[in-house]
Amino acid sequence: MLILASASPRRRELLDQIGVAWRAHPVDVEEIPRAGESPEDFALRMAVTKARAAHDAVPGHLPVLGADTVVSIDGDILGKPRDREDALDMLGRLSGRTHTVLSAVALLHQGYCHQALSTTRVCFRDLSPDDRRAYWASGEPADKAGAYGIQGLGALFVAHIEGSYSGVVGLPLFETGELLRRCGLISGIDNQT
Ligand SMILES: Cc1cn([C@H]2C[C@H](O)[C@@H](COP(=O)(O)OP(=O)(O)OP(=O)(O)O)O2)c(=O)[nH]c1=O
Repeated sequence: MLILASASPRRRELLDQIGVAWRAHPVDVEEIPRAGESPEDFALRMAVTKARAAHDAVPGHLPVLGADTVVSIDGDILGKPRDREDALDMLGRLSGRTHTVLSAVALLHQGYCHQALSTTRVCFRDLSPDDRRAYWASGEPADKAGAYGIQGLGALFVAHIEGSYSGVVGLPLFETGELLRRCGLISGIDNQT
């Protein structure tokens, strides 16, 4: 059993997929990049901050897992869209181009903070203004980094990816499994925390 410092239904489903038992403790942290902070450093810092916040809030000695996913293009960080205009603008930037999705994981266990980062290149087809407006109207982009979900209708925009599908969805399962294995919390596929 571990504490999942997350409100994301995707992260819960992904942990279920690898048979890891979890108890959710969502935390509210300020997700603002520092001046000059790289997308990689920002995603890792957020994953660690979420894990620490849940650790501080939950008594006991269970391991705590935090994660963060950001989209990066031209060196800029795209988090969740603020509103419709922001989402349409993000989708416009991603249209017909390849961007990077960074998914960071932090595992607090026995006083140590173990971290991992997954980097995935995602290639989008061209999106017309009508595509973008209709996609926003579907409701899917609102709570997702880069204003799309590869696991939903957003799949229709993704020509190919190079990297981790689960990382794009929000929790890179290979990297997460390696952290859990290194801490002795799972062993192979016959796992259970
Ligand atoms: C790119 C992409 C992101 N996302 C989601 C994953 C994350 O939930 C979200 C990025 O926001 P995050 O800040 O990483 O996570 P969150 O606020 O949803 O959840 P919590 O902080 O409580 O753990 O975008 C998808 O679901 N599909 C995608 O294809």
